[in-house]
Amino acid sequence: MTDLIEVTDLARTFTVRRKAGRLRRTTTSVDAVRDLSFSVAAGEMVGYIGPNGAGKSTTIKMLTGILVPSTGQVRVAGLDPSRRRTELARRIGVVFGQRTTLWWDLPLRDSFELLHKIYRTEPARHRENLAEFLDLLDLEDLLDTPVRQLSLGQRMRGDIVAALLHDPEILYLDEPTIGLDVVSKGRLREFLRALNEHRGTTLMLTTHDLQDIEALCDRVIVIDHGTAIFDGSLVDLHARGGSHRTLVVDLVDEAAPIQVPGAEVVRVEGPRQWLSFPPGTSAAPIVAAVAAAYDVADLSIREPDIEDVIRTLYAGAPPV
Ligand SMILES: Nc1ncnc2c1ncn2[C@@H]1O[C@H](COP(=O)(O)OP(=O)(O)OP(=O)(O)O)[C@@H](O)[C@H]1O
Repeated sequence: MTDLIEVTDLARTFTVRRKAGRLRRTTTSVDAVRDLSFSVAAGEMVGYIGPNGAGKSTTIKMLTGILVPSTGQVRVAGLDPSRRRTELARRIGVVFGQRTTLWWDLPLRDSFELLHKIYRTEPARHRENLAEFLDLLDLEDLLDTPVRQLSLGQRMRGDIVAALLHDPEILYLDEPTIGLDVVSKGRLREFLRALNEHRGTTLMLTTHDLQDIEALCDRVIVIDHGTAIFDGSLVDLHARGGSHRTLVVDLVDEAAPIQVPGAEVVRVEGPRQWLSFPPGTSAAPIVAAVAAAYDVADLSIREPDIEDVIRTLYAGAPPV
């Protein structure tokens, strides 16, 4: 597989001037991104996540050519983004959940036609793409509606069509499901999965909704304080987070906290108790010990969810 995105020792510093008293100003510098290296192969679906202010937007802006790096190198589709921005624009699509790239007062149809003119997509290809995406995203009946009258979910689907009409190899999505209801989120994720599968489009997704990541991404890059603290598969992320699994025990009667080797009670609510045990250990002997010593009505095992894992990571894992 070829690398479509290559980032090497990337850094971006901002100089911030602040008022310090009536006349004085101090200058400080913020390392928004530092020592960042990763590459993304064609056809990958990568989640790019991190807490607020971690440097995600700054990275995406450098990848799309909006910002020039302070040091280090970026190549996207073989191009230096900030120097070849116009050329690169034909190869990438960008979707922002929080703002639209469509023309607010124009009907969707006109926005799509304008994009056709801007990108000079071959007319037959444009028609083909438009028909397919409108059908898949169920937008045909809304073509004559001005963008400002669309619901958030409809507008988002319109933005996605707009970002894809020129056949980009890479699609960057910044919080694509923000504010959407569960059904709309599900449909959008399904569409993106199919896009990747059928067209091989490379997806790079920035989101605070970790269910987007679980539904779409095989790989996750976690960034904190401007640098990657994790880069690997979702499975490895769970292992790295070191999150404990939980055995939920419903006793027949309320009892003092259960005492068995290898597990520790972390919560008690009436006859229900939660026992935490470390990753990598088998639940079987713990279940057997509980069942042998207590009257058990029911048992279940809860895997750590990705939120727990990420919380552990943000709380201070050393950089990879
Ligand atoms: N133009 C700018 N001038 C000064 N500082 C900036 C600028 N843009 C970003 N920063 C700072 O750089 C750091 C990284 O910001 P960035 O927007 O990349 O984070 P983020 O991970 O996208 O955050 P969020 O999840 O909140 O969108 C922050 O400390 C931010 O205040």
